[in-house]
Amino acid sequence: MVKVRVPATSANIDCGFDTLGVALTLYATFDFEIIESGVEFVGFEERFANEENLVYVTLQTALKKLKKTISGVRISIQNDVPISRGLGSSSTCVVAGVYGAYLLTNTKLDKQEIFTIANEIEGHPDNVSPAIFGSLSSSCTTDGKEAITVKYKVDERFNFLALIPDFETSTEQARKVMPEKISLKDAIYSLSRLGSVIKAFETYNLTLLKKVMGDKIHEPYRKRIIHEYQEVKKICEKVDSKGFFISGSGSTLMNIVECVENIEKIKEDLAKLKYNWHPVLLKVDMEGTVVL
Ligand SMILES: Nc1ncnc2c1ncn2[C@@H]1O[C@H](COP(=O)(O)OP(=O)(O)O)[C@@H](O)[C@H]1O
Ligand SMILES: N[C@@H](CCOP(=O)(O)O)C(=O)O
Repeated sequence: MVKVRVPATSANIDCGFDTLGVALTLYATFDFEIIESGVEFVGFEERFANEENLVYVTLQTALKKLKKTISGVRISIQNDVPISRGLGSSSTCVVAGVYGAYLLTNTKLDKQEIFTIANEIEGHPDNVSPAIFGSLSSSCTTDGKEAITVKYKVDERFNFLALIPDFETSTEQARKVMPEKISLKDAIYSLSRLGSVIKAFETYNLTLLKKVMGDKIHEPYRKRIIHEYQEVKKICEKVDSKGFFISGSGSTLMNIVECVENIEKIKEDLAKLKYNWHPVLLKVDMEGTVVL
């Protein structure tokens, strides 16, 4: 049996749409075991315990790319990453599926190769990169279809307070609410903040972070489909907020808090809202995917 642990991720980080992503200390762990034939699922929600399962589909795709076969497989999951909440649950499945193919066939692990395959399957690199390599990264796919990622340090004092509601937002839907075209002015608004946001995360410069956070590429459209976005933002800003953004494509909202003592107050105020916002304090994960 082989086992991998993959971290949750928060993609975009405001101005870095489809580009930036950070790995967080919340995990999904997957076991892969060869069986005589077919596929078995253990620990998955019933709706995902079938041959369309993203881990299984990815495993098959990766096996084809590696030109390897297996007789059958039992896939087990222990999952703490909420599904369709903008914390990269689909990436945990994609990354695990690719790792599963490598490990079950004794193929030498190569994180860059795994990243390339996972990026092709997921379609955008901002979640799969931090899920594989850990920490904060900026990624792109070149014109020649090469997946490139660069990793940055995140000061470990950062407190990522994930505010997770009881409703799902699928990434597919959240991409559909965005316009086909954006203005040059809006593109500049986001692009011009990118370098400063990265520097603020590297250096724990909360004052800089607070000043430069902002986006006009995806957030203005997506906040409309996240119930109580404005109410949650207002509560955070009243109590403690050095940065507030939609995690991935939502529905989770991410609040950077300076003092953990303030979390209780935020929790109390969120309890007055309708959508059962559940605050979870996360730190940056430095390792990315690990084979256990
Ligand atoms: N633990 C899981 N088990 C099976 N499938 C999963 C799991 N987590 C995510 N998925 C797949 O990924 C989809 C959610 O992806 P997406 O909408 O991008 O949400 P997220 O923001 O959490 O990545 C699910 O509908 C399912 O197909
Ligand atoms: N850049 C993507 C990121 C989606 O992240 P997820 O965690 O919501 O799957 C997007 O914003 O569409």
